[in-house]
Amino acid sequence: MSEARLWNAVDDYFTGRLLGDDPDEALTAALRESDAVGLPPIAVSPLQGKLLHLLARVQGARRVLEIGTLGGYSTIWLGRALPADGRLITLEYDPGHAEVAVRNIARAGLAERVEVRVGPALESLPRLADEQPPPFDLVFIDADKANNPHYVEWALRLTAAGSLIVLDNVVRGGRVADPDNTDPDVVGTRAALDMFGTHPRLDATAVQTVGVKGHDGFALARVVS
Ligand SMILES: C[S@@+](CC[C@H](N)C(=O)[O-])C[C@H]1O[C@@H](n2cnc3c(N)ncnc32)[C@H](O)[C@@H]1O
Repeated sequence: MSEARLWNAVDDYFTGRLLGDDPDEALTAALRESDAVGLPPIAVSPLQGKLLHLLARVQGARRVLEIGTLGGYSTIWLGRALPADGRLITLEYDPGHAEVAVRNIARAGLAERVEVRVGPALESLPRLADEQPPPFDLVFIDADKANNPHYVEWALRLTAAGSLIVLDNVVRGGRVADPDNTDPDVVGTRAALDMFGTHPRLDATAVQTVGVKGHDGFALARVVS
């Protein structure tokens, strides 16, 4: 069996054991609708979505910020972790993606809790900061990787001690550790990881993963002050 087939088989096994055999209608529909209108298949996997959900629950998160919505698949996992009066703001550049996400989020019964803001995140974030929102308990960064250091900077401005920042796709098949790789996405991720490792307000780690999304990984940083 090839490595990729083995990773898929283990993910399928975990998914069956841990997420149940009955497909979750809202999550399944979100992926189906996203696929039907041609969105790229780059949402987090079901097991990764559940990890985000559990992290938000462990955080006792009431306020979540997501950068990079796509069709709202990870948004639904995170939104479901919130209490009824919780709030999730998710930022999406592409109006077409945002339109699909709004429908998927509504189908999941989360329209009251979740707001999709359309536009480049580096324009949405200063506008959001101008509103002086209460600190976000969890920030999930999953958009254009070249801007990752800017997103970490904004996450620091919009969080407080005890908040959690999750940075996705930090491995990319190992390219992050290849010094000859100068792809802007890789360079952006390295810069964000440097901030995670050296910023006095952050305490961080990173985990590489294999599975249906190939060889990749995520980094976690707790805001300590
Ligand atoms: C990897 S996908 C997000 C996947 C989603 N978090 C999930 O797991 O279901 C990245 C998304 O970020 C969006 N994006 C790219 N550049 C962006 C930017 N500058 N501002 C906001 N969103 C951006 C893309 O259009 C795409 O929908």
